[in-house]
Amino acid sequence: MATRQHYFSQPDTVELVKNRLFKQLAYYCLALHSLLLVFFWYCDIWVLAAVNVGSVIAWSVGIKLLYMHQTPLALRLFCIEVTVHSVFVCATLGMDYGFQYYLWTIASLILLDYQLKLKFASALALLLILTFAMLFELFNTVQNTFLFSEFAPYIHFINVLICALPNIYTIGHIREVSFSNRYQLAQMAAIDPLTNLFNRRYAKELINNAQENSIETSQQLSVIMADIDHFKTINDKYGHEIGDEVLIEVASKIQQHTLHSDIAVRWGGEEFLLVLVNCDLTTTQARIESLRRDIATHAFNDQRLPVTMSFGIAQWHPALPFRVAVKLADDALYMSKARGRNRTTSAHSDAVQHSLQ
Ligand SMILES: Nc1nc2c(ncn2[C@@H]2O[C@H](COP(=O)(O)OP(=O)(O)OP(=O)(O)O)[C@@H](O)[C@H]2O)c(=O)[nH]1
Repeated sequence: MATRQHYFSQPDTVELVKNRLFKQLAYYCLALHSLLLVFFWYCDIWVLAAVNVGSVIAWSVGIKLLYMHQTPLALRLFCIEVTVHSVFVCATLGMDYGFQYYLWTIASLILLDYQLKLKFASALALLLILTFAMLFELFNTVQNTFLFSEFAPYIHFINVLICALPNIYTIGHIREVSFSNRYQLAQMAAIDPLTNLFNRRYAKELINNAQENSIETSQQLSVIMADIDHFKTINDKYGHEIGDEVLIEVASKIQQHTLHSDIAVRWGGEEFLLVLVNCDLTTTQARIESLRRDIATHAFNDQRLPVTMSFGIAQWHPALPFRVAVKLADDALYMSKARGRNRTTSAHSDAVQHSLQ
């Protein structure tokens, strides 16, 4: 329940986009109905002029509701307006002008009213489509006495286009928003927000894949555990915020020194784990030494903060479980710390061989 409340307390991007889209649509409809009002009045079709007065009022009220962020209410008002309007126009002019197609447009837009249960919204949509079908039964024989009846095929064509546009536009936009939401969620599930490195949970999936791939291709893997030296002292001396900035800069250095195929993870507070793919021990040692030196000589936080890191390297034979490789790298890191920090230690090949037995 707590999660639900949290979710709905966030501003919903889809709702905001919907509100913006409906505003654009509403202004366009307001302008169109204002023109039609004048047009039908000029043509002496008083019934339709009066219907358009109602439409202008409905769209104006709807725009006001949209500005008050009452999107569902506005949407329902628009649906009623379009239904009444379509029925009146078809009853007066017949079916040749294509005003009945607006029922299709709102039948799909009503599904965007998230306050309605899906079943109810679907039933309403179906009712609108049934109304569309009924209009043909009821008004197919209405005599077309309209002043500009020769333009009926063109008006029909324009109406079909106008009816299609809101659907294409709205569904296209909502598709984009939901794609970008999905991407953001995937990012949030995979990335540590402070350091921008992979988080531990997601990294395990990547590491599993790398392991399986290495077994198939007989590539070598290295696992490196890295830990900032005396990080507690940095926090205590300069404050937690500076500590966070150090973590960000260290992570950025790690990213500069890793390749696209490598896996760089924020493993714990000030602890990082790297998996170098297709990298033998000598190359791994050279690359990690270069990273260690770069960190030790970097001016952290634009000051000369004394930041160094210790590293433990283990060659990972992919036949070994990952946790064994991590243990070997962790032991090597412990050795680096014990030998005075700011250094790189590789797990002894005997230890690796022993683990393989
Ligand atoms: N600023 C900041 N500090 C953190 C974060 N996560 C963990 N820490 C701190 O990191 C420190 C880790 O300290 P220790 O595990 O004692 O190790 P250390 O001081 O780095 O000493 P050695 O590892 O022995 O060199 C603790 O004080 C934690 O509070 C974080 O996200 N931000």
